[in-house]
Amino acid sequence: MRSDPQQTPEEKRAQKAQMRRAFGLLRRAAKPDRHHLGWAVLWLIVAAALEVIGPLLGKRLIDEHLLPRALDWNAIGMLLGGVLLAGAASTWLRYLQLSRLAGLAMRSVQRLREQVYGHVLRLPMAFFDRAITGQLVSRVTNDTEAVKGLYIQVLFVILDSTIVLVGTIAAMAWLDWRLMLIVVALMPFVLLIVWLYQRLSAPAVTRARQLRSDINAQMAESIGGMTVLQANNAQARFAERFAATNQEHYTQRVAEIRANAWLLRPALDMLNVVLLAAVIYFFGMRGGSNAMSTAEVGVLYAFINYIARVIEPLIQITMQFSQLQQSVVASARVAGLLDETGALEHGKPRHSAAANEAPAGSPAISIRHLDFAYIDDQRVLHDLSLDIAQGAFVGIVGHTGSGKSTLLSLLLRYYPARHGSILMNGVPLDDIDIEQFRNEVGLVPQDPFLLAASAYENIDMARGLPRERIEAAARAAHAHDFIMALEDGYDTLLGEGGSRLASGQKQLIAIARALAGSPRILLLDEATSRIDSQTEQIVQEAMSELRGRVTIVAIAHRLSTIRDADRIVVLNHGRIEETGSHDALMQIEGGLYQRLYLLQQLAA
Ligand SMILES: Nc1ncnc2c1ncn2[C@@H]1O[C@H](COP(=O)(O)OP(=O)(O)OP(=O)(O)O)[C@@H](O)[C@H]1O
Repeated sequence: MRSDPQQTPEEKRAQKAQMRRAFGLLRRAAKPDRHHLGWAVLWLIVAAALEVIGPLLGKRLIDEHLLPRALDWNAIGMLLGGVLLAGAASTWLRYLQLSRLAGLAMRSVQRLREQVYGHVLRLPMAFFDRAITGQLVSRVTNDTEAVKGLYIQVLFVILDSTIVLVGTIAAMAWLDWRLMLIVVALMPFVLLIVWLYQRLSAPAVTRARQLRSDINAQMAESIGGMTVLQANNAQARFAERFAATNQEHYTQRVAEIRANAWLLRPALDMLNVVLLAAVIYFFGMRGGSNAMSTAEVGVLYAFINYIARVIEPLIQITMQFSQLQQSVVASARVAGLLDETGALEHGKPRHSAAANEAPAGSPAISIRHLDFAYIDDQRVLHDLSLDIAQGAFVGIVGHTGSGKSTLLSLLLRYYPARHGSILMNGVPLDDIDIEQFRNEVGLVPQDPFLLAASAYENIDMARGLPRERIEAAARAAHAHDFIMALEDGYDTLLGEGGSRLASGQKQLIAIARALAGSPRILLLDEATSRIDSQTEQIVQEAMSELRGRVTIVAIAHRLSTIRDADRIVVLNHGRIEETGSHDALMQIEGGLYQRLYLLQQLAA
């Protein structure tokens, strides 16, 4: 890997750490295929040896048969056959080993991708607050693909080329070590030429790569915002912008290819010629004015053959370095993501207590002196204490930013509480097995988030629930009738994001999804904010049917939704300002709830 002399010690340390991370990742992902690597190296050495043997046999043919005119056809046939056989066997062996290594690389990347995706699925919600979706997707797809590049470069090119290079130099040294030294002395020029080429082409290569991701980003943005784009008649302007980016990408690619055509190839060919000339000149000098000794013609033949075998692997190795650098960076990014922890909620519960082993008569939810901040020193919830009885229906209201969704996130264990505690059926949340917890708590989010799948799959959410349970949940959510009216009933595909359905219907599917898990606690996050009054009525009916059986905590902007709640909690700047039934809260003259309610009445 290239190291820049202007790098500070910290940068050098960071680069080394990056290398360690990248190669650690490579080693771990390839572990199950370790034995393949050992065999591949062994067979590549055999292949390199066979490749080196060819010119040696050629040398014998010249020295022992052609020059002395000792035309022993049997021996000549054997030697020629040997040359052919060695060449064919070497090519075949290398091909087999390279496909073995390709298989290893592909399987490792497949494992890695699954590992990364699985890891992302288990990361805590706090991670996703910082994460950028596009970058995460790129980590799972592009970066793991770049890791494959690392395997291919390290395993294929560098390993294979190094073995061929070492074998060829050894054969040269065996034939004539002084001549070998001349070839080796000229080798650094190959490195110099490739280094110069990379320096010259690097800006174009980097820019082309940036432009390629711009092209992807523009495409994704346009498709995502197609409705807005077409409504504003912006197609022509977007097409122009895209064409400009595309044109620049083309220009940069051409610049890169030009650097290759004008500098790299001619300079390397020139060096090849210089090497040949140097070897021939040395022969001439050594022989003095006498004719070349017969034994040396064979050596010359073998050397000429070997020169190409030295130059090509050297070019290959050097050319890989910039690519290698990028792959190392990508691999280190993947390794960094895999090191991302903090998934404490997914760790083993401290006591593995089950929520249903709770002390009898304890509240469904008990919040004690709860404090929370997303960012240090910016507290969002202050000393919150609240008991919610089994089977109660509790509404949470408050101004925007008062902390309603945050409270719900803590109840859902998306974030750990900073201070204080939350107990479910008398058991602290951290002590409840996470899977069991998720089974017992259902969520209806503000955005129903539908998959591009059937109605059945959307309610089931990969839990493998029986059909009857799915239908019962849909009935309870008042979604059954409209699902049955779709052309394939529960098997109807709902389109991306449930585009086939109206907002209210999507919300009813989300309610059915939550109910299908038969939760003991149901959390609703403004589940009625995007639906019409008629659907809201349906949701309310569904909720009232659940009353007493399921503990319901509902955040609501539209106060009519929670008017009938057993208790309404009014949050203000992260504190409980008021609590009581609708009627009781309306009695508080100038109270926050009363003001909110009257304001909504006026607006209606
Ligand atoms: N992921 C986050 N990272 C940092 N701060 C956040 C995050 N989510 C919310 N906040 C902040 O926490 C405070 C409470 O937000 P929260 O979403 O809980 O309010 P809310 O009462 O649900 O508001 P709304 O009714 O508008 O949804 C706000 O000041 C908000 O800026």
